[in-house]
Amino acid sequence: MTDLLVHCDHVGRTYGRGERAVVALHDVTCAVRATDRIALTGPSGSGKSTLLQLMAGLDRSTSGTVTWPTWDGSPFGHPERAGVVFQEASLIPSLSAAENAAFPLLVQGVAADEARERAGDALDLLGVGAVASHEPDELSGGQAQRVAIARALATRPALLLADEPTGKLDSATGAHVVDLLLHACAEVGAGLVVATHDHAVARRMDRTWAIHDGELVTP
Ligand SMILES: Nc1ncnc2c1ncn2[C@@H]1O[C@H](COP(=O)(O)OP(=O)(O)OP(=O)(O)O)[C@@H](O)[C@H]1O
Repeated sequence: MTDLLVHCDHVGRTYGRGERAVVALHDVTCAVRATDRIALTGPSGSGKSTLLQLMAGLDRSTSGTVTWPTWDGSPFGHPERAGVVFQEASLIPSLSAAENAAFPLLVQGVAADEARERAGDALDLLGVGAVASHEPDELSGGQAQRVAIARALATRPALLLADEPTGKLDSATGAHVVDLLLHACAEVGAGLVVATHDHAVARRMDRTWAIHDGELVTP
């Protein structure tokens, strides 16, 4: 199907070998489409981050296959295809919000003027255009996370993968960030998968995948 962004087919991921081997994912089959808004829930250590990293192309499965049918092979070499947001905003401290948001574009080779414009648009979309010149230590936690989301969306990814994006925020700020995340993904036409422990966040998505001991219970 043309709108299939990523397909995991009987995917497993084992860390380490022998007696120290940890089976983080086992026989996971699932697919994400451009219109999907998926919550990935499960206890700590159940494999949520591992699955997101495989979907992002940041890690490779040890069994089964992860494919990106509408892309040319995989997200490797196609950084605009998958954007990732983590629990920590992880902004570069010496750069302003605008420079942080533009940074991946510059790495991709986008011209400075265009990078600045696209970063500015993304910051506006996330409601943090007014703090574009601020450095990370001048931002609140919610603002910093919105800048991190803007940085991911400035690359115009087809798929946004967010790992506990509200984990460090109070519930009101977290709810606001989720509102903006959903709005921004709709605006740029990106699919969304959010790993979360927060039921309030999960309820905002269209459906939930529960993962337990590395197995997807409800794909
Ligand atoms: N680099 C690694 N080396 C060894 N084991 C790892 C590594 N990364 C994760 N694991 C293990 O794989 C399992 C799944 O971890 P993962 O981080 O995917 O879980 P999670 O559901 O995202 O947890 P949390 O909610 O706490 O972030 C855990 O047992 C973890 O200890």
